[in-house]
Amino acid sequence: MPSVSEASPLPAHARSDAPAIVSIKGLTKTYAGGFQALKGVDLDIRRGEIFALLGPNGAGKTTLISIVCGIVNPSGGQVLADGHDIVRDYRAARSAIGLVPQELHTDAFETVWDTVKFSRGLYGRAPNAAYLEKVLRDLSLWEKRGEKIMALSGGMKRRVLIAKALSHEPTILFLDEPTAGVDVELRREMWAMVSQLRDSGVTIILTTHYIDEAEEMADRVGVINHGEIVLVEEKRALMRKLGKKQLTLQLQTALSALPEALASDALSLSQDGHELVYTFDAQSEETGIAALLRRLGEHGIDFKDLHTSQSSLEEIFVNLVKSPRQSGPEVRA
Ligand SMILES: Nc1ncnc2c1ncn2[C@@H]1O[C@H](COP(=O)(O)OP(=O)(O)OP(=O)(O)O)[C@@H](O)[C@H]1O
Repeated sequence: MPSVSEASPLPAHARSDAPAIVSIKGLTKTYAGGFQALKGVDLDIRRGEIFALLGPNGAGKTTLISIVCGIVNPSGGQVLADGHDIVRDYRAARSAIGLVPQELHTDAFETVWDTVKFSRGLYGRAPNAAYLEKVLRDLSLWEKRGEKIMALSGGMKRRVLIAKALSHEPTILFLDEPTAGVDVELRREMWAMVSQLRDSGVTIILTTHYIDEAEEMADRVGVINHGEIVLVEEKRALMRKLGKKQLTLQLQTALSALPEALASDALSLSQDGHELVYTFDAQSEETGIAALLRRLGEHGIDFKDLHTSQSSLEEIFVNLVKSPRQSGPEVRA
């Protein structure tokens, strides 16, 4: 699993008190036939952040994105994109949004330049060669501008998708599974590119199946399951949880209660009194384990065995999505 990048702190404008750039309230979607794909989703995306939406197959990620992007009609609720209602003020909302789909289906015979120029035209934007040149240069596509798309490598084609999505100068960019099926090197390139885009002021919302991708890139992580948002949290807070380890001591003799002198938030006694569980920060230099063992000795508490365990984001995720109703504690930022 890649290390978590500490290099790019959340930009000031993406703080929790920043106004939402995408505001989703009570969003529902029932498909023809009666299947309820979204069951009252509330979600605010902060201006300038990278938000990763995680969820198992069929959770509702594509439905949610498609509604915000105006591809699928909502059944109920409200979505504002950069202040514009996506139903009543469709055009303005849509022009604030760029969507990078998973696959490039068309334009194989067109040149990079023509296809990007055409995409801009679709939004009724006046031509702006200087802006498109900047987009292509930023994505290292400028040298390829005269080439036909069919002649490009898979990585370059993905860049063209991003260039098309940026062609009309959107402030919000959706990326649907940006690295599905790409090799490790290209994944890293995509991650770097997305971070650069965020740094240039674009708000990024991406869906992914890859938990390490969310760990690496996202400022915040949301988990959707069975059409409901079950967790929204700062990635760093999740990482802090990840850094927590538990030391479990199996006691020689069961305790009826923890001695008062040992009481602390970090130490708990199992219900049957047979185990002591100590939670500590694995990344900290001073775990407190030596002191704990010393103090247990002072109180005559002996143990016969001990083991440590660590929770990972993957575990948190699997626990959240493993059964329809068992979604664990709801954590919302
Ligand atoms: N047009 C449709 N008509 C009926 N049901 C649909 C339609 N589109 C999607 N669904 C159902 O809605 C649910 C959510 O689908 P959605 O594509 O939003 O999930 P997802 O989280 O994007 O999944 P994946 O990760 O597999 O892409 C699924 O059960 C799917 O079968």
